[in-house]
Amino acid sequence: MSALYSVLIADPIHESGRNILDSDARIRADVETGLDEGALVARIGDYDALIVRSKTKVTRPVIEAASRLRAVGRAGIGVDNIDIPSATERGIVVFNTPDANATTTAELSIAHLMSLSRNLPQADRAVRGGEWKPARYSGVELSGKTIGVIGFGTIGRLVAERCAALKMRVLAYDPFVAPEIMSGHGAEAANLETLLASADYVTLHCPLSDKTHHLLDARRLASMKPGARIVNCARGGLIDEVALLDALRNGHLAGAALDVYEAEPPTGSALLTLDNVVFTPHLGASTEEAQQAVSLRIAEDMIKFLTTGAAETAVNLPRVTADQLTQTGPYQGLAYALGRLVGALCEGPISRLDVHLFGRVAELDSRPITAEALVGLLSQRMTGRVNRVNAGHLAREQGIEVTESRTEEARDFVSLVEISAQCCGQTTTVAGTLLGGSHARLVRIDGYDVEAVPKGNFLFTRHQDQPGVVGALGSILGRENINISRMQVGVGYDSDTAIALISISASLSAAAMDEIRSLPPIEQAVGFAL
Ligand SMILES: NC(=O)c1ccc[n+]([C@@H]2O[C@H](COP(=O)([O-])OP(=O)(O)OC[C@H]3O[C@@H](n4cnc5c(N)ncnc54)[C@H](O)[C@@H]3O)[C@@H](O)[C@H]2O)c1
Ligand SMILES: O=C(O)CC[C@@H](O)C(=O)O
Repeated sequence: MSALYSVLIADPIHESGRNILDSDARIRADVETGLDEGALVARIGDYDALIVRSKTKVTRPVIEAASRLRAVGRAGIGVDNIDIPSATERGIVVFNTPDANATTTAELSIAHLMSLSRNLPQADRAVRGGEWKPARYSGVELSGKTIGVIGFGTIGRLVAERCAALKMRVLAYDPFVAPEIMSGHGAEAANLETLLASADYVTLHCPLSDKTHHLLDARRLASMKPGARIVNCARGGLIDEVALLDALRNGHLAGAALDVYEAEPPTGSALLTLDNVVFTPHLGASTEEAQQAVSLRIAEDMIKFLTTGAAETAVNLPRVTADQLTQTGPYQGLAYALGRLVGALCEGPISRLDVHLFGRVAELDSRPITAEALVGLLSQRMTGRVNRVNAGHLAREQGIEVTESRTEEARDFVSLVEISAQCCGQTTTVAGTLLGGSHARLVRIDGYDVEAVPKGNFLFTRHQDQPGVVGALGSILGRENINISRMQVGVGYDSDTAIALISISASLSAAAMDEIRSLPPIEQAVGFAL
């Protein structure tokens, strides 16, 4: 069997993950490391998926050249080497391996804390050079000191627990984490100013983004406690290295331990000339255990994504488990069809889409269902790739506000998915259900009861309820050599407007549609495929 999916592994990963990919007959995995942007642009068009660590930069030009790419898997945590907005716009899911190297990185932070306090690298170099001057490498104790942890996610928490065990006082700053969680890991919540002013050590564990770039700038470094030390095993760009150099040179800070740099490698950096700085070459994730864990995880998750669409650690999608996807799967198909239907019935710009779940379906995770409704709506109106990764972005671009709501009480059906769209001051509402838990049925259009399998070609009309309309439609369809497999006619309870929903064997030509629209009783006629 020839492989269904091609995966490019662009940075070295542990062989365990490669073996998993290689042993899956559905996958063809090519390893090509060290590609620069131009080379990656030239190669990426052949692949469904890309796996990287931190070296390969997945830039906008790479994403734009990636005509069939569906996923970028980051074998690690930080995704700052991937242009996430570009990937999202193109409907490419990005996922990482959030916990797989966290312990290893936390341990390197503790190792740096210790080597910084006890001058281990300097003392090692001295002994190797034949020098024996213990007093020169005298250090400081950690016990009783205060450490400030900036970023209290997976790694920050592991570091905090370890520092608490070393009898340090731990302060934590993270604008998105509650103080109770911090205290649960042995840390006291602090604001950034207090943390910087009172900590003997500051350790960084937040992601690099536009918001955290130069989080420690000259002003914040100057506000640190005199004689404090910094450990950075997160990302180089979090600290302004020029300001750090100044603070270390002028003695305001006693030292720094750095695993990451603004430019890697930090060739020519003046920091390298300072004796009170400890350096490692982005080693945070480099243990056998972490590399194996990261590699296995990315390979397994990539196979799962390519074959089922589940991406539990996606950074540009709501996190949905494979179980949640399975439970909501049939409703997603229904919501997609309803989205396409409403997209066809509304013949102008849509300003709002409301997805309402009634009955049992309201107990499920609504996000994949809403996402598919939006994908259906947009795919009815756009030609490019639309999927649940970029549907939200595309909807925002088109000015469509999306809401979702749920009512656990059943409304006529055990489960009902209802979608309403606001278009040109009017609301169009369609609803559907699942028969036997898996067979999608369209059951309502704007208050008219119908029963149709939402699949194939349709002609929909809204017309004056008077004799002869159905016959006139039938004769145009007959002349076009189009079969009718099913016809639903609905009459309004309190109006003289009726609808017809006709399942047809092929799509109607533009001329035939114009002819139908010109029939005097016809108020609206739309041909579409679901
Ligand atoms: N040196 C290495 O090899 C290595 C290895 C693994 C991870 N990392 C880096 O470590 C970072 C943290 O990893 P993690 O697994 O703990 O990530 P995480 O997502 O679990 O935690 C990051 C935390 O930072 C917080 N945060 C976001 N913005 C903040 C801000 N402005 N100020 C303070 N906190 C903020 C978030 O709320 C979150 O709690 C990663 O983003 C990655 O860049 C480096
Ligand atoms: O790939 C690596 O070795 C580094 C990974 C690390 O920076 C991460 O963010 O997970």
